[in-house]
Parts: sequence; C-alpha cells; structure tokens
Amino acid sequence: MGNYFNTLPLREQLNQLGVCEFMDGSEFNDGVEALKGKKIVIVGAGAQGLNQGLNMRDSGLDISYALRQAAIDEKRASFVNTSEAGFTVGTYDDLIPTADLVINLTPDKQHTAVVKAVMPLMKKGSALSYSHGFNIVEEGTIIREDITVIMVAPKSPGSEVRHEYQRGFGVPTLIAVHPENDPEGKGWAYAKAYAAATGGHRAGCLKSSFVAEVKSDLMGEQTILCGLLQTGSILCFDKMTEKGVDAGWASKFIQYGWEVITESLKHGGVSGMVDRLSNPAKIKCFEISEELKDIMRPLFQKHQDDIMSGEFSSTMMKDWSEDDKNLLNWRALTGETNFEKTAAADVEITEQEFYDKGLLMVAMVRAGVELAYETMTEAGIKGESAYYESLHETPLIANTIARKKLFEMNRVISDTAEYGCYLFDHACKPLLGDFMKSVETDIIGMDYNDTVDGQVDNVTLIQINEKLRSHDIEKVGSRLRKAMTSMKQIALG
Ligand SMILES: NC(=O)C1=CN([C@@H]2O[C@H](COP(=O)(O)OP(=O)(O)OC[C@H]3O[C@@H](n4cnc5c(N)ncnc54)[C@H](OP(=O)(O)O)[C@@H]3O)[C@@H](O)[C@H]2O)C=CC1
Ligand SMILES: CC[C@](O)(C(C)=O)C(=O)O
Ligand SMILES: [Mg+2]
Ligand SMILES: [Mg+2]
Repeated sequence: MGNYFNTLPLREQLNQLGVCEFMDGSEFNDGVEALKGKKIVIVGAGAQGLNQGLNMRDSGLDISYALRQAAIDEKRASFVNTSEAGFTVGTYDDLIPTADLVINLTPDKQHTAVVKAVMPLMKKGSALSYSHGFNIVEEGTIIREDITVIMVAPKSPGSEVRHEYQRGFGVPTLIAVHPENDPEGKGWAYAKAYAAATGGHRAGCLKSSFVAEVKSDLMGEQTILCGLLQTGSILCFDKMTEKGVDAGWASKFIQYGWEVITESLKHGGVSGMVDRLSNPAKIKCFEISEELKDIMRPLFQKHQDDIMSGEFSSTMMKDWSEDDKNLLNWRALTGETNFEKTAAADVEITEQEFYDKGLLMVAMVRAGVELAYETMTEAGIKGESAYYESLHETPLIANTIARKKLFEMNRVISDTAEYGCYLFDHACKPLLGDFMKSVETDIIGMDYNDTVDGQVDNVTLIQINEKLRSHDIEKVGSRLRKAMTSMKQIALG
C-alpha cells in the first residue's frame, strides 16, 4: 500500500483530477432500481451512516447495519440508534457474507482496519462503497479484483443529508467508480441508484472520481469550510472583547453571525452576500477582503500543495499512529478559547445588524470562499467541484456553529476535517496577527455606517460590483443554483 495518486503517471493524475460532469436528471430515471432487492449492509452508524441508511430505507432499499461486537455489547449510540429505528443489526460475521453492497461509513482513520476485516467476508462479485476517497487515494488500499468499488459522497454534514431528504429534496453529491475495480461494469448503475436513494440526485450529482473528490474535499474543509470559520470566530470574538464590547453579546454575535450572513451567500453567491451591505460598507468590505486574500493566499496554496503531494495525509496518518496526539491536544485547546467558554447573552440582534456590525466576518467569508475556489481550480480541480467544496457548503457548516459553537462543528464533521481545521487554524491565527492589530470595532462589533459620512465614489463602487460579479465562482454558482432551484421545484411540486 502507498499513496495511489502518487503512483499514477502525471497524465493520469490530471485525467482523474479533471473528472467532473454535472449529471442530467434523466440519468436517474431508473431511480433506485439497480439496488432494489439487493442486500445492503452499512458498517458504522455515525454522522453519515445512520442518516444515509434512514434515507435509503425510506427509498425502498434493504438496509442493515454491521457493527463491531463491542458496540453491540456495550449498547453504544450506534447500536441503540439503529436498533430503535428498527434496522437489523449484527456483527460482521452475521451480515457481511450476505451483502451485495457493503457501505463503509466509519471514520477515515479506521478504513484500513475495517476493510481488512470485512473484505475476506464479502461474497464474490459484491460491491464496496465509501463516502470519501481517502482510503483508496491517500492510503492506496487495494481491493479484491472481483469487488466493485464505488463512492457516493454527500457534500454536506450527515444531519443535512437526512433533513433535506425529509423535506423531499437532497444535498449535492459526488459519485465515482474506482477505475481499478469495476469488473462487471455495474459501478455507475450502483452509484446512481445509491445517490438516488439518499435524495442526492434531486439537488445535483457530479460524476467525479475518487481522486477529484478527495483532493477537493480535503481542501475545502481545511480552509474555508471549517478552518477559517474557526479562526474567524476566535479572532473576531477576542478583538471585540479586547475593545470593550460586552462578551455575552460578542459571543452571540459570532455564534449566529456566520449562519445569518452565509444565508445570502446560499441564494445569491458572494455578490448576493456583499450586496446586503450599504455602499460605503461594501467598499470597505471589498478592500479588507482583498487584503485578507493577499495575506492568506500562501497558506491556502500550502494546504492545496500538501494535499496534492500527499504530505498532508502522511502527516495526519502519523498522528493516527500516535493515538491522535495532536488532534486531541488541538481539540482541547479549542475548548479553552474564550469564544467557546463565553455563553451567548440573551439579547436580540436583528438580521441586518449581523451584516452592518459584522463587516469583518463578511470580508472573511468572501476572501475564504474565493481563495479556496481559486486555489482549487488552479490546481486542476474543476469549477463545479470547487464550488461545492467552498461556497455551497459554507452555510451548512455555519449552521453547525449556530447550534453549539466550534464544539458542534468539530463534532459533526469527520475526524479528517477536524484535524485539517485545527491545522489551518493554528497557522492562520498568527498569519493574521499584524492585520488584526490594525482592526477596530468599526468593522467588527459596531455599525460601520455610524462611523463614516456615507459618501461613495461612483466609479469605485461600479468597479467593485463588476469585480465581484465577474468572478468565476459567481458564474459557476449561478448555473448550479439555477439547476438546484428548478430541480427543487419539480421535487417539491
Ligand atoms: N461527517 C460528515 O458529515 C461527512 C463524512 N464523510 C465521510 O463519511 C465517512 C464516515 O464519516 P463520519 O460519518 O463522520 O464518521 P463517524 O465518526 O460519525 O462514524 C462513527 C461510526 O463508525 C464506527 N466505527 C468507528 N471505528 C470503527 C471501527 N474500527 N470499526 C467499525 N466501526 C467503527 C463507530 O462505531 P461505534 O458505535 O462502535 O463507536 C460509529 O458507528 C468518512 O469517510 C467521512 O470522510 C463524508 C461527508 C461528510
Ligand atoms: C466539511 C467537512 C466534510 O468534508 C463534510 C461535512 O462535507 C467532512 O469531512 O465532514
Ligand atoms: Mg470531508
Ligand atoms: Mg465534505
């Protein structure tokens, strides 16, 4: 075993990295048919495992759960949740030999051990699925030749996978077939049926590859989705309290602020979000976000470079082999930050106040989303994939912070995302040190409009609007959001 991506010739690396095709709804006309009547066994019932299984069963598929013996004996949450939901639950020995499709939804760190345990039990000609390409691409796990290997990767936390399905819709999903393991040519039929069973086809599916998914997913989660939201939360909170803003108010402002400001991002992209500011505030926000982009660009590039070269995965795997020493230390440090420890005050903050008093947060979102997108596409990742891994998922992760701050975000995301988030955060905070020294409450904590005379230069404003609207992410995003809206109209009637 070794890094699969690094074993490929350059031409093939670029080829697999560039697989990205937005699938027409008609590709899903057969719905879940290819998996109807097949025995599907999910290993692991955590964030993705439980929620995907509930959706698939509601879509008419035969789902059961294989858990490790200790989970059953100790009646862990995985056992209780799946049993109480009425699923058949058993050990690997009980269930894996009966499975036509085994879905591995355990944490990435466990994949090598899980695959090693289940593969000898899998029947000839069965299929194995993942929701993330790490084990295949970064660890280079080789799967038995007769087994078909697919990926169905929802671009969202597991809670949203279920929530959207229950609303009659779904979340955008990347699907792939591992080119080394499609012995019967049934991989795409299985992947499409599986995506349809989770509702993903109603929100938009990208035909992708294990390589494209893993290199974009890791980048998005480390930088804008989790890393920068964590850094921004801590820095903005500390700045406000340092400048005398009430800590309880600041705590509430940050906890809910990301969710409120990224709601407009979801509907109208970066320009939709920035349009919520007054014209003077928009100009200021643009200037700050340009500065932030210049400061953070090398860090974003380093994360992408390390993901591409395999440096990131080997560093994280070293931590796995050291009992998650860094991860656990970083998790504890996050829990000790003043933002995490300060309870949100029971005060009213209006929706518009979050924009007007949170200009720095809006600037951070714009800078992070655009930088993540630019860095990914420069590295050969296609725009659609980069959009899902930056702009699309930011509001979904912001929702988790609104629930229980950084603790909840880091609990809901995968362990891999959590590790990458801390890695970025620990490099980004010092990088922004000098910038933050110059920050005053006019851009975080107070209404910017109260601090200026309201004059704007027309030409500057027009140029800024043009720059924001002509960014490639706005074009790709507007196309994907339109497709999502029209699918939603059909799906929800
Ligand atoms: N978190 C997310 O929202 C997303 C995750 N993904 C991907 O989905 C996959 C699953 O991630 P996620 O849902 O976060 O995982 P979780 O951490 O939520 O998975 C927990 C489950 O895995 C089981 N498990 C842990 N270790 C083992 C082991 N050694 N053997 C057997 N079972 C084990 C646990 O069992 P027990 O009950 O015994 O503890 C529990 O049921 C990953 O590949 C991830 O990258 C993709 C998109 C988003
Ligand atoms: C953003 C983190 C994620 O990639 C996800 C929810 O999509 C994860 O690994 O949890
Ligand atoms: Mg991930
Ligand atoms: Mg992801």
